[in-house]
Amino acid sequence: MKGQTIIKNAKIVNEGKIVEGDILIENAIIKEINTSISVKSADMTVIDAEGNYVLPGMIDDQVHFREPGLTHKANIETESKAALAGGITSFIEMPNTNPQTTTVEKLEDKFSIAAKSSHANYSFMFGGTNDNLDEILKVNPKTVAGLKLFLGSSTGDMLVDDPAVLERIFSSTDMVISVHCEDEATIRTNLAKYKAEYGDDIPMEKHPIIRSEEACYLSSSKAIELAKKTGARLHVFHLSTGKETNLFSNKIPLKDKKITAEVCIHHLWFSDEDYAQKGSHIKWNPAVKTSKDRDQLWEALLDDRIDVIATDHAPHTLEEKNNPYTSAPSGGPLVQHALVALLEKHHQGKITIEKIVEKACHNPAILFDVEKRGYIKEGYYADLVIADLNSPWTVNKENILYKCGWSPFEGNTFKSRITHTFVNGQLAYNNFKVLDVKAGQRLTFNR
Ligand SMILES: O=C1C[C@@H](C(=O)O)NC(=O)N1
Repeated sequence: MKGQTIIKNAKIVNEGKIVEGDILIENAIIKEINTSISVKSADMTVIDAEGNYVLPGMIDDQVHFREPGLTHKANIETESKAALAGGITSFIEMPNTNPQTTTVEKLEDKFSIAAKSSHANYSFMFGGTNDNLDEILKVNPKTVAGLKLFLGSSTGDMLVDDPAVLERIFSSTDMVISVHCEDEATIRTNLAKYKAEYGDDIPMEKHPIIRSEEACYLSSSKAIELAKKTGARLHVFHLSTGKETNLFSNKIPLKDKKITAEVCIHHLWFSDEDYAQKGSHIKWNPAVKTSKDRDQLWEALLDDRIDVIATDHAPHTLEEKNNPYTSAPSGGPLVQHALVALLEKHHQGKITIEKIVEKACHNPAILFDVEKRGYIKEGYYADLVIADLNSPWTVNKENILYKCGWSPFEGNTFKSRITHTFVNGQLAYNNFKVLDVKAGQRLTFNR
């Protein structure tokens, strides 16, 4: 769909306001936003959004799309399509692929794969290890979203556990350092205890006790301490405990913060009460914790100690997930259902749509200095999502788009659906159908 498109009669959600009006898209860009824009030529595509909301496309700052090397679980093409169906128009993908994204050459390889196959806009995190400081220093921070460090082990064997190396990395890179925080020694001690009791078939309910609150708090505290000492720009991924939320401030505007935090959909939705029914399908690292933790995460999100909502979309096959505890990998697919899950929380009175847009669209753009995305503004890229808040649908095997073919939300009915997703001005998703336009572009940064 080249040329001009008008979205008419929309409730436009942007920068804390909802305004009724029309949006004119010309090629990739939002040309005009006005109360009423007239259709001047028969060539214009007109979409009537009467009664529906138009949001900026979500920018998901943490996904695992498994390419290269783990493509039996997922690939950039399949998961970027699922992302569009969920209203995510830009993603930042993680380095724990095979090979890992730990050299500049491997990073360039990933950019080439995405250029050929991504349906959504993309960038990557470079991966740090105990011995790749020379490669980290070769990365031009203007060209990539940031640096990812696993300070607790998870899928992909990328633990960075040498304190001297960590201090060197924190002191020497200008990239946003995004960290997975779980204290490895604490996890190992707890795991050994439960293995002695149960062998490999540890009950899933023990996951948040093994990957405990203390493991998270200790690791997050240490990372923050190091960032304060070195002046590094730190972003703590996927907070899962109430205790950690107290490590973050809401007294500074996001653009001036040196230490920021993210929360993920699964930690906002599930609690330890769900392990009995969902088992390994809600096994994530960090673990889903108690309902009290979940409440405290919501509180910190709404009072701005937590800056960003993401998915940590991390698909594994059902066969892998159905293994006993010690060999069932952590992670699950989420990009297709994140926004409708948040809109469900809006229906429940938990969060306003304006706040969803702030945390899932505006703030990732501010935090990573993403150029001309994350807002509905004239001159910005037309990455737009139309959401019908009163059109219930149920997640099932037939409508799941993930390559792994399952979802922790299976059987769940959501009141809202995404009806249209535009990427760079092109209609790329329309009512349960991903269109074959492949309009994704490489994200650029204002740095
Ligand atoms: O940190 C991570 C990694 C992810 C994966 O499977 O890649 N799965 C998780 O649960 N947490």
